[in-house]
Amino acid sequence: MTDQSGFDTDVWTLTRFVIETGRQAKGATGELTQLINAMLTAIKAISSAVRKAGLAHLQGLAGSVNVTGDDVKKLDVLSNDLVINMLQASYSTCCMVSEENKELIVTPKDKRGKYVVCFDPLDGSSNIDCLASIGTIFAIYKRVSEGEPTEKDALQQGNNIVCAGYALYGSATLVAMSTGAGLNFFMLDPAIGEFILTERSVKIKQKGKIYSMNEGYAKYFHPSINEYIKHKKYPEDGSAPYGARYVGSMVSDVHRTIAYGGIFMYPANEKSPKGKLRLLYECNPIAFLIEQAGGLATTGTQRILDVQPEGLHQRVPFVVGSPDDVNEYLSFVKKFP
Ligand SMILES: O=P(O)(O)OC[C@H]1O[C@](O)(COP(=O)(O)O)[C@@H](O)[C@@H]1O
Ligand SMILES: [Mg+2]
Ligand SMILES: [Mg+2]
Ligand SMILES: [Mg+2]
Repeated sequence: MTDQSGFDTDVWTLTRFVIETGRQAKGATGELTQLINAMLTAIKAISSAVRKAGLAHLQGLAGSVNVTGDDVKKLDVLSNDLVINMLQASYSTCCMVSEENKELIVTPKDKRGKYVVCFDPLDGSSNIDCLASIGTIFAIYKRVSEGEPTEKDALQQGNNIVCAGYALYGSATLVAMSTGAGLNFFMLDPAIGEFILTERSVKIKQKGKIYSMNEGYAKYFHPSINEYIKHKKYPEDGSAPYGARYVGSMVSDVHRTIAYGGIFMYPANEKSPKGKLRLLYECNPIAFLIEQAGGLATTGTQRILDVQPEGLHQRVPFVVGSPDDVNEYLSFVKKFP
């Protein structure tokens, strides 16, 4: 009933965690700490907007279509504006890529810093009006250009990620984040408006019991996908069939996969030959985080973080999860070329 836990007077907030981590980084200037704090402010504001969307007439369509053909929702626009404004005001970015902006977003000259951010301001938009969990995803890189920022700054392999994370607006608001030394979970404590460290160095199970994908596209899948799924439903070796879970918000499906183990798949299909998920601001950050947790992330033919991006909104087939599950899927790719 009541919160009997003692009041922690030495609590690890995400800000404290980042300062601590930042100080260990050579040549630390504090700029990455500033950037992450700005992202957290945007995430807290989005969390608040998400939870009052139904009351504040923030649900529904914004009336436009984005560069990848998604119907843009009002919350997509609000979340996008929040992230851009907070990050530019942190004097730590030179440019950004957002799902909701066709072109590279170049930071005004007087506000520029050394980082590049690729982000999905609101992931799982189709779930806003039915109140299913949604999220925000980001990946941070160091700029590679001199002078005027260019698309080259954003078209970096996921191997170059300095920091990545996602926010999950679920029954609680969580941030999962890594700066390359393991995956950590932070929960928002609304009483103090801070993200509190709840799990350090999170590791995914070697093998799970859940598969997660939109089987509505089965008619259009490559045979290797349907053969793999058949094996999960009717295992020939007498093992128990897997459970099926699919929220339709990638952040939610991925977070469950990290927490419980298993596999999440958004493969290519005849209607979307490269799948649906976008490399720069969905697949790369999630692949980075999954690998930090000891999992695997592949297109089916290539490690996600090795893909050399060619376009700001390029899509890739996306399969991530527990190592044994992803490797078993890859064995089906080989068996059914
Ligand atoms: O409805 P589908 O085709 O299964 O697609 C669901 C996928 O689309 C997405 O909603 C795309 O992301 P956005 O909502 O950010 O556009 C993913 O979160 C989710 O995994
Ligand atoms: Mg979208
Ligand atoms: Mg998304
Ligand atoms: Mg989105």
